[in-house]
Amino acid sequence: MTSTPAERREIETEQAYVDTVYERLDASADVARSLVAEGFARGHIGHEGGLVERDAMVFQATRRLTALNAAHDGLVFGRLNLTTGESRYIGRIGVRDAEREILLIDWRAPAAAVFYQATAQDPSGVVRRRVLRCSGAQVVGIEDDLLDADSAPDDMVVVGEGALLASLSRARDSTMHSVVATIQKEQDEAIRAPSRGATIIGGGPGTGKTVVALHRAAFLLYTDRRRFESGGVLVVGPSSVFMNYIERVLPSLGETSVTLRSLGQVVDGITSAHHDEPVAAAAKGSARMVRVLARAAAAPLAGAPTEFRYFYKDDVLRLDAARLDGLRRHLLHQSSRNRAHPRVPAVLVDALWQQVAGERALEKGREGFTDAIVDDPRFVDFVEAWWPAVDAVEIWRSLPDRLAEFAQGEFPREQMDALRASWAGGVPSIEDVPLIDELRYLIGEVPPEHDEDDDTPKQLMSFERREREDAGDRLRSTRSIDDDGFAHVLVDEAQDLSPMQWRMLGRRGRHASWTIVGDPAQSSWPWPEEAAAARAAALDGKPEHVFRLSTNYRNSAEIYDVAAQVARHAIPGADLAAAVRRTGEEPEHLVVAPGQLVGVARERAEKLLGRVDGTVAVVAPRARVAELTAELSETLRHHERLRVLDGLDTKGLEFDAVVVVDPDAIVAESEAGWRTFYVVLTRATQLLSTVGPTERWREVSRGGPRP
Ligand SMILES: Nc1ncnc2c1ncn2[C@@H]1O[C@H](COP(=O)(O)OP(=O)(O)OP(=O)(O)O)[C@@H](O)[C@H]1O
Repeated sequence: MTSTPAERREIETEQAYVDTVYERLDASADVARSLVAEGFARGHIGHEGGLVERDAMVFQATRRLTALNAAHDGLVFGRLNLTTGESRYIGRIGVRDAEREILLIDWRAPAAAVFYQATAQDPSGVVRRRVLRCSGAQVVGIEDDLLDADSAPDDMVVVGEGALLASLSRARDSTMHSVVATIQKEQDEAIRAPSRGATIIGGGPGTGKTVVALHRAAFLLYTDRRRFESGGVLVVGPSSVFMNYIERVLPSLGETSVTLRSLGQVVDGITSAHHDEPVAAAAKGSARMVRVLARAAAAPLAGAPTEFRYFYKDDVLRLDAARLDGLRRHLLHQSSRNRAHPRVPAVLVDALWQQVAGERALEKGREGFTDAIVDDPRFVDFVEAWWPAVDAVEIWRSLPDRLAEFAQGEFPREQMDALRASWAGGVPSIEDVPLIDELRYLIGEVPPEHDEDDDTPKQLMSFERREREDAGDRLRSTRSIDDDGFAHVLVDEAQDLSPMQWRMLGRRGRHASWTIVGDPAQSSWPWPEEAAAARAAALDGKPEHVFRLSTNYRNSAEIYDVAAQVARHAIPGADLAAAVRRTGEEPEHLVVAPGQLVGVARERAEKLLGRVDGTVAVVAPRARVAELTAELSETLRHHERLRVLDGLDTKGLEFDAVVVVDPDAIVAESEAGWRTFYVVLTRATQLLSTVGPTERWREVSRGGPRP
């Protein structure tokens, strides 16, 4: 890029300042490194205090070092010239000189807020706002906004075309980047909102909801580090692809303590990455599942004995099915299944003792009876079989066989069939994770394993045994539910959460503040009212503070025009954002014979790869993803920046160019097909191509009847 002599002179001046800041950063890193070394040396002092001191010292110094390293790239990105003549530099972290004078202000500090808030209409004392573009420690460009021309000194230089546009036109790579240098006013307001209650961030596609939410997490940690670091910040997004996409943003802002989980990973010990078919997914996500699972949690396990006979002295003691059922209800009335587990032997002994009538037995008394029975293998075996400690996953596994018994007509036949079929692989889907979590809370923690010194009878833990035999650790034990609470829960793409997923997150955020980010028009959940009720229950009356973002920074105006046209006709009430960037590239729409579809899609993808420097996606109906992946296998091998995905997996992502394969089939895929299609159309930053054997979607977007 060519630069003017004036710009070059300004760059030189800024470089000198930036160099000074880096020298101080390096000096701080040296101090942190020597503290780590000193800390380790203390470990050799030999007494316990030395080890504790070492741990604390090494921990703090390592953390500081990590933050300093993370802030290295693009450390200094902003400068404010104020009407007072003062100049302030803004950066990823705060840096002071040897005399403790401020060299660089952390972007999250109150003194930096004006960098984002000042406008030409309300300059708030700012004459010039300057964004420094850096490559590593090198200043490579400058973008200025003159906000108060009347107060500018005569020799003030103003260069560049505007930092925001320069940043929006960059090629996309596989990860999201921080936008700390170009956060816009309405975004800054949402980022800096107080942490009380629930902060709701809405807005159309590409308005920066995700990136704003992540900067907000960094802001919260800065303002109340003790609370949020010790309590934990949980960030939840739709898929692992999405989590990989956003995972670098917070570390690049110096924050590494945030827990990032996709919806399939929220429950410790379970990792799920695949969705169920839409019909099963809708049934599993529905609030009706709460009742189904409650019945499953309370029912006797399949194959549990229905009778117990015990011969004691001259008596035959008998617990028949009705009595056992009564005892089961009594135990479950008082606590959850697993919490009741240690009390089971005593309750059974009690019930049996009530039947003892023989003289010899009565002579020995209740204590004699208890001593005799609790170690008797017949009794121990019965207890183990009747009331084993049970893991939630084990109950989840048993559901398809007993679905009719537990569902009791909650679901129509089509959903029942789809539900049963969805268990076929034996591996939990993303939609299963909230069900397993619900069961964990219903049945309680798996009690600790038998301790030799403990005289309660040893219980069968069949699932745990099977688990240990499991080769992989995809399904580690889900036994502990103690550590689920967080201090802040941030939910992205919240419009897609099912009622069951809201319940799962609600359990993690009972005492938390929340940030909830979403756009209802992009929802793939078919019953929004049910989800809204579950969301309200998860928030449990916490006050809501609503922010709306209005500018689409992702799509070219040409691409967003097509998507917005679809939304206007197919998605009532869609919140349409204003796309500001024109590229002169109109999207192309191809209609081809069904037999040519895959070949043409490949050819378009290859063409687009040649036209953009960044990422390209081929988005297809679920049923065709494998076929297209095979067709493009050679191209995929040579181009890491090419991806083949289904519509749902594109949630939250963006690419420089997108080929949409068979749009009408994507629309027909589920009840929320139009909204998924809208998501797909709004993924491209520069070029969009649609290829299909039909074009009904275009007729609808021109105002034709919605099929
Ligand atoms: N202030 C900004 N400066 C530079 N780029 C920005 C800014 N705000 C948003 N962007 C960019 O716009 C794109 C869209 O942002 P983001 O993915 O956060 O939007 P979104 O509202 O979550 O989108 P969607 O709802 O469609 O998933 C990203 O590339 C992001 O970096």
